[in-house]
Amino acid sequence: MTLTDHAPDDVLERHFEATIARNDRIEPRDWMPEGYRKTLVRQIAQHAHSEIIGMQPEGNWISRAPSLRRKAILLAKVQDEAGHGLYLYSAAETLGVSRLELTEMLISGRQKYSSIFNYPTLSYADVGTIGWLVDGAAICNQVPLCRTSYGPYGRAMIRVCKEESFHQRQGYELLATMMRGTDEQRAMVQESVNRFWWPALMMFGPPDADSPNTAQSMAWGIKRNTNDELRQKFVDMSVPQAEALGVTLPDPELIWNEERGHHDFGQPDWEEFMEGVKGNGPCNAQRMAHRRRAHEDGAWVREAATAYAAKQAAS
Ligand SMILES: CC(C)(COP(=O)(O)OP(=O)(O)OC[C@H]1O[C@@H](n2cnc3c(N)ncnc32)[C@H](O)[C@@H]1OP(=O)(O)O)[C@@H](O)C(=O)NCCC(=O)NCCSC(=O)Cc1ccccc1
Repeated sequence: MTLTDHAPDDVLERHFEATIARNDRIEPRDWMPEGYRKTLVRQIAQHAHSEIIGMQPEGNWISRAPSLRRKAILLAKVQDEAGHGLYLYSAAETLGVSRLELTEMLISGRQKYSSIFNYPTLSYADVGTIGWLVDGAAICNQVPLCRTSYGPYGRAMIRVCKEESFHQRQGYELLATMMRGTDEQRAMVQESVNRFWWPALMMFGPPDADSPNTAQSMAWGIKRNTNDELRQKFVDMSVPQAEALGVTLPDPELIWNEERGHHDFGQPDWEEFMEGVKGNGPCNAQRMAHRRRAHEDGAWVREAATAYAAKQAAS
């Protein structure tokens, strides 16, 4: 049943609550509380910005990929990330904000992007590690989002997850190839995993006790799991993969807990996380400067497209 905006507020609200309780989707034309809309804009925009800013660390290696095959794979992956950003900006636009507004919020620092992309990519092994751990964490977080309560976001996630899953496998395959190579290559992989393990755990957000948004987002069906639940799932998933690769995860507290049926693990440096979120991470300034420059360089394209659209409308 669809209700129009002419229905009284309490009827609209009850209809919204009932849709959420049935685990059904809220669609763009449905009535929704302002807080629900704002939370979705914040999360979807942050997600879209992460995909676009996330092109930079790996993009750094396109011109230096070790073979034509690796270069073609990396180019395709980075291009996919641009596509994910575009699906997500489109999903956010159904909530009444424009892509230009969101881009301006990003480049003025009013909206965030994932902390993980503030770390540098220092060796080619980082391309594999990002695929394995960063896309791996992204999948853990995003598969439940395919069932998020907001229709356009959930549908965008289905396609994004299929592509992320392919990205994760290509990263794992790259690392497995290097692990079968020379001692130097194996050392490169281990050094890269040492740098990315803790930042990958931070991708799931602060611990539940310090997460101001989780309770309400779960009640609205926007998030389907808490930050700590997904972090645990990621650790449990990664341990056997690390063993199969032959790399050590850099956490002395990491141990299987028979009673819980999960691994116990140490805590990332949450102060380092907060500094990154506030814009003081190792590469924040560089990432933002690059994004601002790209936006300014693209001004002529936006102007030409607007002029062309106006001409078409007039004819
Ligand atoms: C789980 C969470 C990230 C955070 O839960 P929430 O309930 O929203 O927040 P919570 O109350 O727990 O936190 C308190 C505050 O901390 C902020 N904050 C938290 N964590 C982070 C963080 N890690 N980085 C920066 N900020 C973070 C949070 O915004 C909030 O601040 P606010 O209140 O706004 O001032 C959620 O938004 C989500 O699932 N997003 C969708 C997934 C998504 O965005 N994925 C993107 C990466 S994957 C990818 O791009 C694929 C790829 C792979 C390889 C290469 C290229 C691309």
